[in-house]
Amino acid sequence: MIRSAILGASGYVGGELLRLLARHPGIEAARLFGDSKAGQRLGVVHPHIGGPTGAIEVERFSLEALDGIDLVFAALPHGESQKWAEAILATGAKLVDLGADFRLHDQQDYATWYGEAHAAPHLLDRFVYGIPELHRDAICSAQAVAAAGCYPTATILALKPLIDAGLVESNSLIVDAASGVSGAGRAVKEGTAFNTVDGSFAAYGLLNHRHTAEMEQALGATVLFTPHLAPMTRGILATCYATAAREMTADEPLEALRAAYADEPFVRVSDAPPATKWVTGSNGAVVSARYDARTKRVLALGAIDNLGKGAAGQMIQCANLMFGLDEAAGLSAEGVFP
Ligand SMILES: NC(=O)C1=CN([C@@H]2O[C@H](COP(=O)(O)OP(=O)(O)OC[C@H]3O[C@@H](n4cnc5c(N)ncnc54)[C@H](OP(=O)(O)O)[C@@H]3O)[C@@H](O)[C@H]2O)C=CC1
Ligand SMILES: CC(=O)N[C@@H](CCC(=O)OP(=O)(O)O)C(=O)O
Repeated sequence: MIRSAILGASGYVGGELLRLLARHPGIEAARLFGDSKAGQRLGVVHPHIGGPTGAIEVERFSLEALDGIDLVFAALPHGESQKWAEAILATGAKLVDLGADFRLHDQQDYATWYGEAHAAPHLLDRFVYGIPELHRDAICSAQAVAAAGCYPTATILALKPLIDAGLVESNSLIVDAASGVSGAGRAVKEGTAFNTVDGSFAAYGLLNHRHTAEMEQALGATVLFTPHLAPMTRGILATCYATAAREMTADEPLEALRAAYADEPFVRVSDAPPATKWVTGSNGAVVSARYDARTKRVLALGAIDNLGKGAAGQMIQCANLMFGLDEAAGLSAEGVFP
C-alpha cells in the first residue's frame, strides 16, 4: 500500500480526498494535517467519514511526520505549499499539489496574477501541470505535479482539442463559467453565505480572475474569462465561445472532441448540452461543442464536479499515474443523480 499524507485534510478538498481514498485499492491516507482544526478527530471534522479513519486525529504539519510517507497530497490555501515543497521533495516523496503555487511556469506571470513574488521560483520547472488528458507521459515520470485549477480543467478540456484541430481563432476565446459554492472552500465568508447565494446568480472576478493565466498558458491563447457563483454546492459548467477559423459543419467541433477523447476513461463527449449534475461525486468530465454558421462562432461546453475532476479526483488520477497504478483506481464511481 502506498502511504499518503494529506495537507489540508480538514478542508473541503481534503474531505473529498478522504472519501475517495477510503475505496482506493493502492493508496491509503496515513497522516492527516490541518491548521485550526489540528487536534480534532477526523470524524468530527468530516462527519461523512466513518470507520477507523474517523477516529484519526488531525495533526499539525511537521516534516518529521513524513517519515515513511510515499506521497503527499497538498490541498492548502494559495501560497502555503511553496513554503514546504522543497523540503517535501527532499524526503523523496512524490507531491501532488492542488494550490496554484506551481501551476504557472513563469514566475513573472505568478507575480502578476497572484500579486506577490514566488517564494520558490527555482522549483517551478519541476512541476508538471496536472491534467492527465494533456500531459499523461510527463505526469507518469514526475516527482511533482501541480494539479490544475477547477475552472481551467473544465475550460481546457472543452477547448484544447478545438484549438489543436485548428477550428478556432486562438485570440478570440471567451469563457463564462459557473461554479458551485464549495469551490470557494470551507471557511465562512459573507460572499458565500446561504443568504447571499441562495436564489442568486452572480459574476465576479471581472477581467482579472487568476485562472485566466492558467487557461492562457495551457491553451496558448488569449482568454476573456468571467467566473460566476451559482446557488449549488458542487459543479462547474464552462460555456466557451470562439471565432471559427473557417467554415465547417455544425458537428465538426463535436467530432474533434470525439477524436481527442476516444480513449479517455474520464472524459465523455455528449451530443446534448452537459449538466453539472451528470458528474456530481465523480471524476468525470462531459464536453460538447457546435459550430454556428450564422455567427461564424464555435460554442464549447465542459462540465465537471469542482471537487472531483476539478480537485480531489484529478489529484488521485495524477497520483495513480505517478505510481504506475491503474489510472482509474479509486475513481470508478459514477455521478450521483438526481
Ligand atoms: N474547493 C474546490 O473546489 C477547489 C479547491 N482548490 C484549491 O485547493 C486548495 C484547498 O481548497 P479547499 O479544500 O476548498 O479549502 P478549505 O478552505 O476548505 O481548506 C483549506 C485547508 O488548508 C488548511 N490550512 C489553512 N491554512 C493553513 C496553513 N497556514 N497551514 C497549513 N494548513 C492550512 C485548513 O486547515 P484548518 O481547516 O484545520 O484550519 C484546511 O484543511 C486551495 O488552494 C483551493 O484554491 C482547487 C480546485 C478546486
Ligand atoms: C467559487 C469560487 O470562489 N471559486 C474559486 C476558485 C476555486 C479554487 O479553489 O481555485 P484554484 O483552483 O485556483 O485552487 C475562486 O474563484 O477563487
